Amino acid sequence: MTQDAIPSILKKIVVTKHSEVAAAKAKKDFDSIKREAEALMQQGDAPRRGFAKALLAKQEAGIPGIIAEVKKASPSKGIISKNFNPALIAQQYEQAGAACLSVLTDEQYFQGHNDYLQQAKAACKLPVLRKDFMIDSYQIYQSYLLGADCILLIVACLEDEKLHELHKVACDLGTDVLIEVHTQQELERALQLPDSEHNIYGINNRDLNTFTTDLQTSIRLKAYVDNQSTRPQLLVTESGIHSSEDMQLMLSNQISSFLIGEQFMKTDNPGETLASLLDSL
Ligand SMILES: O=P(O)(O)OC[C@@H](O)[C@@H](O)c1c[nH]c2ccccc12
Repeated sequence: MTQDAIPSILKKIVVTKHSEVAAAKAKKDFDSIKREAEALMQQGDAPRRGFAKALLAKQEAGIPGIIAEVKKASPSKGIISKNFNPALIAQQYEQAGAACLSVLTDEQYFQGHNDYLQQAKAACKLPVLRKDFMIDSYQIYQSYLLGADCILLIVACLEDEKLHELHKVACDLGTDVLIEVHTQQELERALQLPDSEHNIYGINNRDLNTFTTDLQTSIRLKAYVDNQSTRPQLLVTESGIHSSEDMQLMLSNQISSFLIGEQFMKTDNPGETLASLLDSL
């Protein structure tokens, strides 16, 4: 993979992340945060809520598994949510039958915050994904200390060696990993990761160069996965899901886990919107 292959917005975000990580390391160095996270894990004081397990339980019960996203804004849409209250939204999502939560913590591009993750997690019993751009193991330890049950690895912004390193650090901490791909080439690289109960494969329907979404991306890559000898247990379709028709299309292609944000967040009551989407199936 060359740097040129990275979509321009992602390239910009990665530059920002490198400077954020450098600033964080200046306050607390790498060895300190690593030691802190590992000590917490060894004490058994911070058990993870099973993110992959929650999705698997829905899948086995034949019910769509929804990862409901807590997102205030995005680079493509600007402000999405006017009354943004992460704790309240988390409770509403839980009540509406979400399997898991995804909380944006990136400040500069998504107007997220680490506090939002902690507020959302404290307000419900659902497992929580830290939705951010991981480029350094430092952020994996940080995510663990924040209480994230799952972290995101975007294959497009990671060289193989880094991808494998971050994956191992997360699995060793007992944190689940959402491995995000958008192309077959990225998927091939992602499938080289060691098999783990922590693995969840996410197919992002959004092209980060153009910001357009195409649900055929999931259908195409799902067909590719089905032709492999070892198939991942969990496959999530991400972005651009707006209607029961969209969900039906995925379900008819044997994709039953969904990551949905904007469609819920743009309404006054995201939980109610989720509940009626599930009802309409
Ligand atoms: O709001 P949508 O179209 O329902 O999409 C949610 C989620 O898939 C999207 O926010 C997302 C997918 N991958 C990401 C990586 C970083 C930030 C955000 C994302």
